[in-house]
Amino acid sequence: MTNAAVPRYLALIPAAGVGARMAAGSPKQYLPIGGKPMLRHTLDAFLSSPRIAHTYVVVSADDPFIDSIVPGQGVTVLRCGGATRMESIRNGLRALHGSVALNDWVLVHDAARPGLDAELIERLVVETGEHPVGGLLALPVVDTVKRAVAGEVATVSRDGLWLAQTPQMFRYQLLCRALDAATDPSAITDDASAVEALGLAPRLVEGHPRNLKVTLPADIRIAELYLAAFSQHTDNGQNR
Ligand SMILES: Nc1ccn([C@@H]2O[C@H](COP(=O)(O)OP(=O)(O)OP(=O)(O)O)[C@@H](O)[C@H]2O)c(=O)n1
Ligand SMILES: C[C@](O)(CO)[C@H](O)COP(=O)(O)O
Repeated sequence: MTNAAVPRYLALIPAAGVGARMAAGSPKQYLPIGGKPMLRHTLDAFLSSPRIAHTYVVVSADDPFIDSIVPGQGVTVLRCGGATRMESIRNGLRALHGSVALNDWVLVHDAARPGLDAELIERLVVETGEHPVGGLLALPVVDTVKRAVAGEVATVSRDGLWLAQTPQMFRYQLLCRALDAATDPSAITDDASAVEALGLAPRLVEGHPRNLKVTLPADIRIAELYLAAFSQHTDNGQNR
């Protein structure tokens, strides 16, 4: 594998989860949001971005849903989901070995975050720029933070605290190195933490509350309200 003269921006969507916390009886990434499967919102966000050269979606080997929602072009399905989010991403990256450049940017984005749009993708790409490590969307903490342990409650300073979102974008080679170096996949809950474990500091780029992760049942309606409020077109089809 080699470096590209002009690195591409590639999307990698982990979509092999079971949605246990959603307790919907089927994987949450296929539940309807605003009349369209959640994962299709996420795929459409990347398909609508002129930056993204190609989108890869990682699903479980026996996923029975993906073929009915994946669009005809621009998306490749990788049936190599793993036991954890991190393993699904690591398997997906390994499946791309030989077909991407070492310095291609990989934007890893949760299928469970349907509120992403081309504007947030552009913000991440532009503000991360040529950062030597990479970057991720995140939101600064605005509430008071409590830690509750063994019946004790204590306030934790929120100074400098951010809530990580996705996409999280890193060069293909660095992301592979970081995930391969991870000794406990279950401890790596986002891609940036694997990179940080190498002693590197990614750029934090302000995201948006609409880019929430749909995790619990109440999040479905919240995501629908955000999507309706921030849709790309008004009733007369004009962009806002
Ligand atoms: N083994 C896994 C676990 C999660 N994911 C993906 O990682 C994203 C974020 O994970 P999460 O919100 O935790 O989804 P689930 O693991 O499905 O949810 P739960 O933890 O409630 O089971 C989701 O798009 C999910 O499909 C994945 O690709 N492979
Ligand atoms: C990657 C992530 O969305 C960043 O906040 C989050 O860590 C995913 O956690 P999950 O438990 O896999 O949903």
